[in-house]
Amino acid sequence: MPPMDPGTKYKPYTPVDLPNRTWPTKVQKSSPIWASVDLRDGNQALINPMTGEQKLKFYQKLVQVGFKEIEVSFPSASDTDFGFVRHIIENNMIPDDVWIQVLTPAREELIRRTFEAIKGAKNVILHMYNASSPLFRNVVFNNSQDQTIELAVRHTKIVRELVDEYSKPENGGTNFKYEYSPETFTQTEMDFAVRLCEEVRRAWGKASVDNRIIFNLPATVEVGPPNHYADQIEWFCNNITKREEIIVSLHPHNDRGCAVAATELGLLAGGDRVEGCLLGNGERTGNVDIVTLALNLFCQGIAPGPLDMSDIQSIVDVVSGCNDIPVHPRHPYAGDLVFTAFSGSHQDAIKKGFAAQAQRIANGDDTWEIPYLPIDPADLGCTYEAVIRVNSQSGKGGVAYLVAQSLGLDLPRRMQVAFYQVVQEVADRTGKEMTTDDITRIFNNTYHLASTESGKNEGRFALRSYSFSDDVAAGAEEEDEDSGAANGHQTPRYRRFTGKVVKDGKVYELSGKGNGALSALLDAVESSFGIKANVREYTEHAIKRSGSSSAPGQSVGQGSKAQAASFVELVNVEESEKVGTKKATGFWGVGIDVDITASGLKAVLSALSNFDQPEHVNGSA
Ligand SMILES: CC(=O)SCCNC(=O)CCNC(=O)[C@H](O)C(C)(C)COP(=O)(O)OP(=O)(O)OC[C@H]1O[C@@H](n2cnc3c(N)ncnc32)[C@H](O)[C@@H]1OP(=O)(O)O
Ligand SMILES: CC(C)C(=O)C(=O)O
Repeated sequence: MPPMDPGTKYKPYTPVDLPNRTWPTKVQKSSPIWASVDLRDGNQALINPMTGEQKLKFYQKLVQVGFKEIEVSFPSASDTDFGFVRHIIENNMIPDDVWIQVLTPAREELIRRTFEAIKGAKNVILHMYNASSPLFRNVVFNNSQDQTIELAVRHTKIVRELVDEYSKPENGGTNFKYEYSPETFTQTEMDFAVRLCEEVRRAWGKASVDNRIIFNLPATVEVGPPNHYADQIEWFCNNITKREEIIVSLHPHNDRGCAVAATELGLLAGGDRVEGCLLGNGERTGNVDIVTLALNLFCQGIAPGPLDMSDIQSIVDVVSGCNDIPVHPRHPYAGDLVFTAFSGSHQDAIKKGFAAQAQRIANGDDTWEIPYLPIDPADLGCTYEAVIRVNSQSGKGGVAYLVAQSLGLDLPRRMQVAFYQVVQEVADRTGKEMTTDDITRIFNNTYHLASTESGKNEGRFALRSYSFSDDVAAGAEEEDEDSGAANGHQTPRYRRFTGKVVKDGKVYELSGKGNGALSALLDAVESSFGIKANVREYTEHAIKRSGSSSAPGQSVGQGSKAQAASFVELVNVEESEKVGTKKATGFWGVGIDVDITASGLKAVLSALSNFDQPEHVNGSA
């Protein structure tokens, strides 16, 4: 196959001569005026345009999200569109501070029909368009530049007359703003676009600083890079007169996939207002996505004006339900996977980031700085549950994170490695994601944790009862049934463990002594079963119960019901003697109990259940 060669088929864009462009060094400091065109540009691009009911649901969501300018319809297009506008007006469904916007072509009968639709509304943006580029002038309208201006001017005057009429109290007393779009602006000669708008403004004759005319400059089809759009906007702003009487509105489409970038640069270049759709629905590749724009601002520390995206899922539900178009799982901010890391190094960094964040918050600094997460999912009403998900690409950090989230356990580092190998084996074998439930189940099975009361998930070894006494001198034993309480009067040399331990389903009475509780139990195990094990690592902590909605690591279990978790790593004494304790194979166990001593003993027996050594039984059942 020959390499793709466009030859002379496609024309490149014409750069704007703007040597002193200022937008590249500017920084966006405030929110633009937002206008939703979901119910018009979005709607006209759907396979099945929205029903009246769907439009209403969508409209209510737009109002709830905070839009103050909503293009509700192309009223002359259909009875549904016309009827929808009448419905929201007649049922007082337009808040006083919301401007409904209606679109009409520059055709008299359609303009008149549009005015009939808005009669009685409090605030209306009347939006008229006609295409201005050479392609449209030549192919669609068969118009010269002057004829294109004449068309716009003549119909603007019709709009003005009707505005005068419908502003009268007896005809509804509507407040009007006029919006004019030179459709295909980005493909129009720049000087002609400015001339056209100047003439439209003159024909309108009502623009003032207090009631600015809106010039909406659409990238009807995105045919150039974002910097080109920015240059066009800056050039327009520099060359149009009476700039203070104009709202420069941006209306980018996404054919090259750069609509968000083009809008952001267009705002730096002088744009005051943005028209777009929630989640980027719209003709072909869509209109610019206002969710992404608003949240891009938000996570630069700039409030996105009146828009509130703090319940992103409800936006996704309404938009995808009414448009009947799913939201891509990787859609910025809104997709199912956008807060999720599967890969090990990402998970490790996120886990460390959450720990550092908890520390920062404790020190009174709430700056959000978590690796790989540009925004706090909680700010969008999401939980942290999906942040780390495990599959065969994951590492110990991610697995440990999920164990911490679901069970409140902070696994010691080397235990993380050991348990990760167990999970990785299953993930590799099945080729599937390991859910939190899967990992919790594997953890409970591996360390024999769940349902110990019923004995259901017990390992080979389990604790039934125990007591400790202190051996003050060889042969002189004072029983202290108060489970390990220190004698207080004499310095003990040993602690003696006495208790009932289950091994392979049978209960044995065991006794042994050691420097501490764990070594006393191990001594008892050795004398009863011949298993020689030493503790290589022991850690314990109060159990954290974060809950899925609070940031990981932020709340710690407290109070009388707090439990202790103990983690024990045992090594085989004989192997240690041969290869050294450091190199010997480790066997991990976990114990959980309200009593710290009991949790340690349980952890030893949990580890012994995984222990790999020939054994014999000396004890009596
Ligand atoms: C870029 C945009 O998104 S613009 C918005 C586009 N949205 C829509 O078109 C959705 C709603 N549209 C409709 O329901 C219909 O197209 C209507 C009701 C507006 C018009 O329908 P029809 O009268 O059947 O005309 P139709 O759409 O086939 O043709 C367009 C005609 O309008 C002319 N026209 C197109 N745009 C405009 C305009 N902005 N101003 C004036 N005339 C226009 C065309 O040149 C063509 O004229 P011709 O018949 O003399 O060749
Ligand atoms: C009507 C205009 C603004 C339009 O939708 C476009 O050019 O994309």
